[in-house]
Amino acid sequence: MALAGVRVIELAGLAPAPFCGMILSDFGARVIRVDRTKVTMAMDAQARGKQSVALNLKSPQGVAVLKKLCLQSDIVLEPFRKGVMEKLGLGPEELLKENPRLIYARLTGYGQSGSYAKCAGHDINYLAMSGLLSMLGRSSEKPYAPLNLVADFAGGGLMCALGIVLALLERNKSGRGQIIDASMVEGAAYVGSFMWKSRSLGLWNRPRGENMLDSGAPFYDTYQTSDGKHMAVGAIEPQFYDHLIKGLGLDAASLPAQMSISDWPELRRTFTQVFAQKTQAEWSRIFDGTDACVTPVLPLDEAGSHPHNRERGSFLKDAQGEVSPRPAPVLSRTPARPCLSRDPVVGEHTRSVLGEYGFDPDHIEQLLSAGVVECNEAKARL
Ligand SMILES: C[C@H](CCC[C@H](C)C(=O)SCCNC(=O)CCNC(=O)[C@H](O)C(C)(C)COP(=O)(O)OP(=O)(O)OC[C@H]1O[C@@H](n2cnc3c(N)ncnc32)[C@H](O)[C@@H]1OP(=O)(O)O)[C@H]1CC[C@H]2[C@@H]3[C@H](O)C[C@@H]4C[C@H](O)CC[C@]4(C)[C@H]3C[C@H](O)[C@]12C
Repeated sequence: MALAGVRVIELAGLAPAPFCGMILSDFGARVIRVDRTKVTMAMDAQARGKQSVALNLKSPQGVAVLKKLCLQSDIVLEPFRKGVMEKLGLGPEELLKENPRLIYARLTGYGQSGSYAKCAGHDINYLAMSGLLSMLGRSSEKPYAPLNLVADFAGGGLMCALGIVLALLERNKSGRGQIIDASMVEGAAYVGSFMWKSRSLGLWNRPRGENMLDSGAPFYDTYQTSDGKHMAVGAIEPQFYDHLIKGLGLDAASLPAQMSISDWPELRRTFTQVFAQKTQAEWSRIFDGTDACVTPVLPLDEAGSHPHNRERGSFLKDAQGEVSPRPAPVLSRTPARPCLSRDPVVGEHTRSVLGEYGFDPDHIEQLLSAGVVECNEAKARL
């Protein structure tokens, strides 16, 4: 796999950093997640392929252990607010001095500088600060955050993974690591660059929810079907819009012009009435294989079994029977081979990892008895 041989130390975080770590693991990196001690259950739902070491960083010996792990690793990924690692004596200054090849990835909400840098926050806050949240929501409704997708994952974990891969590529030339300041505000905004750069096209001139791509246009929206499900319509171009009208059994001559914005409410009413006459399966049979840009709105537990997704193997089932998306994109020669075995128990690999990283057995026992590290191999066998 593309990242085979790359060693990552991921400090346990909430959601964005774990997603970044999972991406690296899926594409072949060895990801060791450093969990807190005295924690019964990992909250990492994205732990695929990772190993877990339980380590108390509030002890000087714990700090020394992490330094030794980072000395022999390519990447350290930290999910804390600005200044936390420095307070622990694990800031970039220290770690890069000992390992100049280290890629020190810092995934935060607001970045390592600026007045908000030390403030707590979550996806919705970062999305709000990026400018994008102001554009999300239906007409006459308040702004609406689409799950915690845009800042946590697209602009956070994924963007951080991109930064890490770029730094790895650059290190092949320079032989040197560097610090990645991954701000979720900036990552989200960057993902949304189109919104800024397409304003000259007049795509966003109207209030929230009244533009073509923000649920304002009736030919770019969802519609309820007779069985309470929904169809998604994205028939923007006139040639695709013609297929939509045909599939709905409507007569274009009797309808207002597609781009007559003042007639969009009437057009939406017409589409709503027509879609309500058939089930989602019936509409899928009408539109499947056409260029009408009409697709069923699939719930999570049906997406994997849709014929198209099934043919591609877009979703995988792990050893526990849990279905989730396969890694993307698919590389032809070195595709991801995600681990399908269960997620690690907190501290499951402490002893084996420390042994592999050069800690002698007596030292490991001393660390265990001092509570600097914890090992839960037994629990893992339950
Ligand atoms: C699943 C829910 C999350 C969904 C995603 C959510 C919508 C997000 O947006 S996540 C993105 C959050 N933001 C960032 O990641 C940006 C960068 N990080 C930060 O800004 C901060 O970390 C923070 C604001 C997220 C949290 O601040 P906090 O003060 O808690 O921590 P820091 O200042 O970063 O300092 C870390 C301190 O920890 C010490 N540390 C770290 N590692 C170790 C170690 N190995 N040993 C010892 N000490 C360690 C470090 O030294 C720092 O110490 P100091 O402070 O002294 O410097 C989840 C959202 C809420 C969760 C639930 C909630 O937490 C309550 C329950 C808790 C229970 O334990 C589990 C169940 C919960 C219900 C829990 C469940 C889920 O996890 C959540 C719902």
